[in-house]
Amino acid sequence: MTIETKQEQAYLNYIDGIWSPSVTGRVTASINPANTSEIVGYVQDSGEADLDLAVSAANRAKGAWRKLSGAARGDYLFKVANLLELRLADIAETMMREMGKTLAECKGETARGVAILRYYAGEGMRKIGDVIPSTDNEAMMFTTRVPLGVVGVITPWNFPVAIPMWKMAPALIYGNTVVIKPAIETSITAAKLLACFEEAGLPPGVINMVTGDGAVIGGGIAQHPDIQGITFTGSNNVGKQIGQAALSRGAKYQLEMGGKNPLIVAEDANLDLAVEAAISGGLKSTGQKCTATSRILVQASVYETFRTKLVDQVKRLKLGNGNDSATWMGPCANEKQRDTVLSYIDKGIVEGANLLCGGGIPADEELNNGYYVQPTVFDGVTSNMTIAQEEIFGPVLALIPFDHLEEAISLANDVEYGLSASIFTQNIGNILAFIADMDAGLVRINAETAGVELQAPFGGMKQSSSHSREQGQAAIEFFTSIKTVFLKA
Ligand SMILES: NC(=O)C1=CN([C@@H]2O[C@H](COP(=O)(O)OP(=O)(O)OC[C@H]3O[C@@H](n4cnc5c(N)ncnc54)[C@H](O)[C@@H]3O)[C@@H](O)[C@H]2O)C=CC1
Ligand SMILES: O=C(O)CCC(=O)C(=O)O
Repeated sequence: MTIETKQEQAYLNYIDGIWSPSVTGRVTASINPANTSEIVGYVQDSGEADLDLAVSAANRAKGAWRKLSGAARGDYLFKVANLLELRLADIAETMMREMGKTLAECKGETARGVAILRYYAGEGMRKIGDVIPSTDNEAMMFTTRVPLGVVGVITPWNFPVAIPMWKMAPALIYGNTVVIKPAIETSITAAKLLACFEEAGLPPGVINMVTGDGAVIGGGIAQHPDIQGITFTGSNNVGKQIGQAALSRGAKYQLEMGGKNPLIVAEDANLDLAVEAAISGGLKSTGQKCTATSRILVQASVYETFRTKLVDQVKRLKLGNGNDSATWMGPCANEKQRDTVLSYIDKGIVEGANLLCGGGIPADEELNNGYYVQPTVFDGVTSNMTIAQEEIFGPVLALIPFDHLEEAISLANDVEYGLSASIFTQNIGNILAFIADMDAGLVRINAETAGVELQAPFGGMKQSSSHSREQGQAAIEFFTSIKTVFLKA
């Protein structure tokens, strides 16, 4: 929604150390998806000229920033972490109002942002190269690493603190300057993050934020000749466009996209724990995680017991505004997402899946004003159905029975994605087969499919990513180039 309003009511872009209105003069309302009559605030609906200003600032700042020691850059990140920690309550509340997940989840995610910053602050003191023996015994040969230059960061709305942080913190610690374009839905949360960087005293131009339309500002980042690296999380369609634009001009890119993550429940599993993991992994954050459980493959001998337990518990989940401590699940983050989820539910019914619970907009009057969808479980699902193949990004679970583990792994792999996968079993043979044969970047045993740890590499196989990894020390591979040095007196 584009609304004419006074600039002083709006959150501004952050360019070259200054908070500035867009040259377009336009702003966009950020709406609370739990109560669509509540406007959280306004953000800049920027144009290409704003992006150019931000990229120029980042370009001017990159020389001095890369010359600082890693420890000095780390000191800035420690300061940002402390400020984010101080503001955790306000930032978590803003996140909740912008995208709808529960306050507890928003607080947890903001705390994760603090931990990510501290982790990468420490990276400034760690090794960045190796000594390699030269065939010339009078020479020394070693590798070092250099930053890419200006990095464009394009982020989605589902993790408005964690994803920007796990991209910006490594970009900065390894000596790059940053231009971020957050999802429009969560741009006020992003502005509050940028304020922490500002107050930590980062030099002007080192970090810049331009908010606005995805195609205009995100597309502009992908095509900008002065941006050397682009890191993106979001949909497959957009990711592929960014990859192609970057490739055509020789820029480096990193894409984290969708998932269609399976949870396998073997007959020897602890069924109560598996049900808990299915609900938490599939429905927390209203299923809006790329790591969310979407397909549940259950061994035939325990299928009916598992299904009864699952449906019984899903029916009891409480929907509501994230600010109510009784709420277990909030709304979808925006209208388009709600409509996408509903259209997948319709497809499931039309293609012959059996709706066990949920299936539409809740009737409760107090939920009328938000983008709510009931938590939904289907069975009678076959692998060729749309709801078993495409990423839904909503609170929808599909149950599929299997007879043997081999069949389960084959069904689990029968999608174009390969991000995350889980198995519940006590059998070591099952576990080893799953680790060996599951095509996923993240395999988890007796744990839910969602929930990544910031110190470990994260990324997918097949269509889920550009085959690179984010987070942990793996981040250095994207945010730097290796320079091999041959040195002789
Ligand atoms: N992997 C993940 O974590 C996420 C996956 N998704 C998937 O994407 C679907 C659609 O959600 P959207 O918010 O519409 O995702 P999206 O891919 O359109 O948005 C992600 C980011 O890309 C930007 N963007 C949009 N169009 C662009 C373009 N042409 N060039 C460059 N940047 C662009 C957006 O403004 C946002 O910052 C979801 O239903 C879900 O399946 C969405 C968000 C996160
Ligand atoms: O499961 C998580 O904690 C991370 C999920 C994620 O990266 C995403 O949904 O984009």
